[in-house]
Amino acid sequence: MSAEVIYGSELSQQLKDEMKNEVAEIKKQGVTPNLTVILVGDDPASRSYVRGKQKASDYIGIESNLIELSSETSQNELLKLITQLNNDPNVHGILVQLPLPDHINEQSVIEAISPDKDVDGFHPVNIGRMMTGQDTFFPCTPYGIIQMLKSKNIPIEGKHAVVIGRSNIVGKPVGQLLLKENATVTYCHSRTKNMEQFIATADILIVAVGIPHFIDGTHIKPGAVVIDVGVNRIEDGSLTGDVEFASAKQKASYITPVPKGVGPMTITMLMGNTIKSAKNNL
Ligand SMILES: NC(=O)C1=CN([C@@H]2O[C@H](COP(=O)(O)OP(=O)(O)OC[C@H]3O[C@@H](n4cnc5c(N)ncnc54)[C@H](OP(=O)(O)O)[C@@H]3O)[C@@H](O)[C@H]2O)C=CC1
Ligand SMILES: Nc1nc(=O)c2c([nH]1)NC[C@@H]1CN(c3ccc(C(=O)N[C@@H](CCC(=O)O)C(=O)O)cc3)C=[N+]21
Repeated sequence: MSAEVIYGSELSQQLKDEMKNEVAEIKKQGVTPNLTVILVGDDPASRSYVRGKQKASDYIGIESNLIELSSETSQNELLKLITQLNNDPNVHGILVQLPLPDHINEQSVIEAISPDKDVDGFHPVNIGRMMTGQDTFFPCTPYGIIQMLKSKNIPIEGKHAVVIGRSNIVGKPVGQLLLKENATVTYCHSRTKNMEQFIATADILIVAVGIPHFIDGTHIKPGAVVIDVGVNRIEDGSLTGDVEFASAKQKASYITPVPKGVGPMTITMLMGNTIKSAKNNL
């Protein structure tokens, strides 16, 4: 078997075209959706992601503000800036690019952002809303993954979804969204024993670990859907996922590539959340 490849880049393009029309309508009603991104320090990967967000904003017609701060910025200065943006009625989305320098407590920063402007969906209030089935900003990467599955009419209900990785921004919330779609969810992480047994029974396998080619085709269940979240820059400068694509593709029914897979959908869902926030202000 050779899997069908799910290109997040193509689905993103469709969704961005729809969003472009939606933003034009919102503007007619006198509101310009605004996403303000704060970048602390000069990490090249962060800079590249931020560029992607600006490009998508420009395409859709969302106003994007980039606030660049030196890596020496104190936590208090950052918190003060967030308070100002919370109080600015023209700002609909606030995103603080992670990771932050070591002297800044990430959780304090996330919690300082108003839940109404937390378009990343990282604030505990929004995570709580997601877990209790309320309408909220869903975290962008997990939400994008669900959209990719739905775009191919891949059934989720009753399926065994195995999530490898339990970070707050990817692993944990993707498991929650799959649960909401009635999957039976198993989480694996660095302390999991005999992970192969879980991989072998996964109908949907989500890999979010951050290790190049962490999973290959060996234990993948024939016909499984494989979603590769990893974005790893390797020695030759190219990007690669957490899944060894060629061997996994032989076993899977659907598989996502890296690049052009989950990454573009993350950015597109961020745009969607920003539009949702602007609409709350109409
Ligand atoms: N495409 C996109 O839009 C995005 C991609 N990413 C990418 O996804 C990957 C994961 O990101 P993120 O979740 O933030 O990473 P984290 O480093 O926060 O989390 C990694 C997770 O993988 C688990 N893990 C590490 N080693 C092993 C192992 N040997 N066996 C099993 N589990 C292991 C960790 O377990 P434990 O908890 O036990 O330590 C942890 O839960 C990265 O490559 C990142 O670049 C991230 C965000 C968005
Ligand atoms: N507050 C915050 N929110 C985030 O959503 C957030 C973050 N911090 N910190 C870092 C991670 C990582 N992340 C990615 C977004 C897009 C691509 C993406 O578009 N990738 C392209 C390739 C891009 C390239 O060529 O560099 C692709 O996979 O095709 C990847 C990774 C968002 N994150």
